[in-house]
Amino acid sequence: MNARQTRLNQMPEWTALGKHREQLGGTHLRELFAADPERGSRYTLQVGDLYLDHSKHLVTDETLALLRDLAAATGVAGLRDAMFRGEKINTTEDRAVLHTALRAPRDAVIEVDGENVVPAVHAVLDRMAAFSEKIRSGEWTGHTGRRIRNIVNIGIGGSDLGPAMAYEVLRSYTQRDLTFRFVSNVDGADLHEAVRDLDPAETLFIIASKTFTTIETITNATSARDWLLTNLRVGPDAVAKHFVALSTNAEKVSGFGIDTANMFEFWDWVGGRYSYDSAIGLSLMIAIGPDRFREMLDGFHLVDEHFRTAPAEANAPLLLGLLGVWYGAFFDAQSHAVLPYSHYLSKFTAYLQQLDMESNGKSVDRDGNPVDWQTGPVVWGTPGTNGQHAYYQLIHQGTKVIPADFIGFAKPVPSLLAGLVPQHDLLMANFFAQTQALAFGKTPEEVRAEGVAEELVAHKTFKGNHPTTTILAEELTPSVLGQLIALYEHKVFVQGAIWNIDSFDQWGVELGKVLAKKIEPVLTDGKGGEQLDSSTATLAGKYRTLRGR
Ligand SMILES: O=P(O)(O)OC[C@H]1O[C@H](O)[C@H](O)[C@@H](O)[C@@H]1O
Repeated sequence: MNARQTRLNQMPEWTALGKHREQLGGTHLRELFAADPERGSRYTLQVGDLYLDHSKHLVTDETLALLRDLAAATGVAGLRDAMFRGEKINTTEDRAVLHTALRAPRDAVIEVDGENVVPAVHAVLDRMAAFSEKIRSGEWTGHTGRRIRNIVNIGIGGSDLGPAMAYEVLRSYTQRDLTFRFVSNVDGADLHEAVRDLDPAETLFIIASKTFTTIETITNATSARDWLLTNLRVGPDAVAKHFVALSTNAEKVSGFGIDTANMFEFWDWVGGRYSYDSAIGLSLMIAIGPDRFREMLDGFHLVDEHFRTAPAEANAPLLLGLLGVWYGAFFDAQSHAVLPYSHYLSKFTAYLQQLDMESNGKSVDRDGNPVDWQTGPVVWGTPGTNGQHAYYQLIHQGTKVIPADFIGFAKPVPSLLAGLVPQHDLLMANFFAQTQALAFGKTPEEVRAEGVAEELVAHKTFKGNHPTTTILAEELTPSVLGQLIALYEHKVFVQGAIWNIDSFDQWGVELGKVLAKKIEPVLTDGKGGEQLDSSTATLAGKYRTLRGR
């Protein structure tokens, strides 16, 4: 990668945006809508099944043009093309960034170090499909000959959040006679609660770890193996029928005692947080079946192609990325809310937290220089209607600028209660009402006209002017999930490209891991406490006392 010649905030395109922001001042969305009766239909994009409305953003045609100028000046398209070509754009780890190859069609050619990686991707997908069918049909049996009915995925971070999220999203597509659990936390309570009602003879553990060195996962996997062998009263040869591994590290997998014949491979050019459409998705594939899994991959690919080829004015990930840059830099927005109006998306925002915050939570640029502009926001949110009765107060009337994404669907997922009460229209009426209230608010005059006592007018006034994106699709299908995830992946990419940071490393998680290794013997044996700072040493002592040591 060539070092960028001019720092971001010294580029003329950046300065132009700053001036434009001053001119925009406190212009209200009410004014922008009044000035352009077509705004609500003009500021929209259709990408695959996703309809995006960005009309309720604090932008004009000029803002969008200036933002696109910034994207051009910062070389977003060039970096995008380098990513798709398999160049090593993750410079601090000297790796290609090719999650897009995981959903490329069979006949695509994508080379890393001169080798086409697509055949290997499809070979693993085919093996996953054959294995999934064996579990789904009951052909694969446990050590005692009983059919597998429980699947427990053990992994953390990218080896947990993706499959756990997607399993929830696509729950209505899952095979009902199988039980799925996802264990991540090194707190033994997580595994304990996951297995306490399971019969080990019918349980398959999927150990998901890119590196196969992650202490939480290896610890949980070891406990799971002990639980299985102890409860089945069998020897280690039972492991082969009850444990499979998803990893890039065959040596460590076989060191753990899992036959590499039961390992599903992926590669170092797949980042952990970009991996659930790789072998890491095995639990999901077992749950929804290979055909649905492939539909999901096609959804990813559709948005990959859109991102790669759509012109800047119609490029959805580019637009969403630019809007985030705009609010971070020129409105001092610190956070970004993702508010799905679908219960199935209950883990969606947690998934996006890793995708976005681990990718763009950086404070040095690609050349190691400190940045003096905002990088990735705090991403947060839960399903919308629940949030309305909890934290939406702060979004409506607090002092912070919180851009938000609202995600909703026209058709409900089939329900046992369908047709009894029109619940879905009520859900979606809330969805539309919230973005309307956030954008347009309620003026003091409107409040007074309702006869509200003067001393309460200020309290009942809604300033409005809170920016939102609305993403609407017909139905939450596997393909639509793939489309949504790819949309956010590429949005994060665009922002990292503009901010000139490496969105694909995660050095910030290392220090805590190293320190935990040093602290553990202090807690267990009381040794080495003198090397700790006085706060941590006192806390460790307090812990030991409470623990009765
Ligand atoms: O899949 P693994 O190698 O076990 O890694 C699991 C997770 O832990 C790491 O510490 C990283 O922060 C994550 O990016 C990764 O997804």
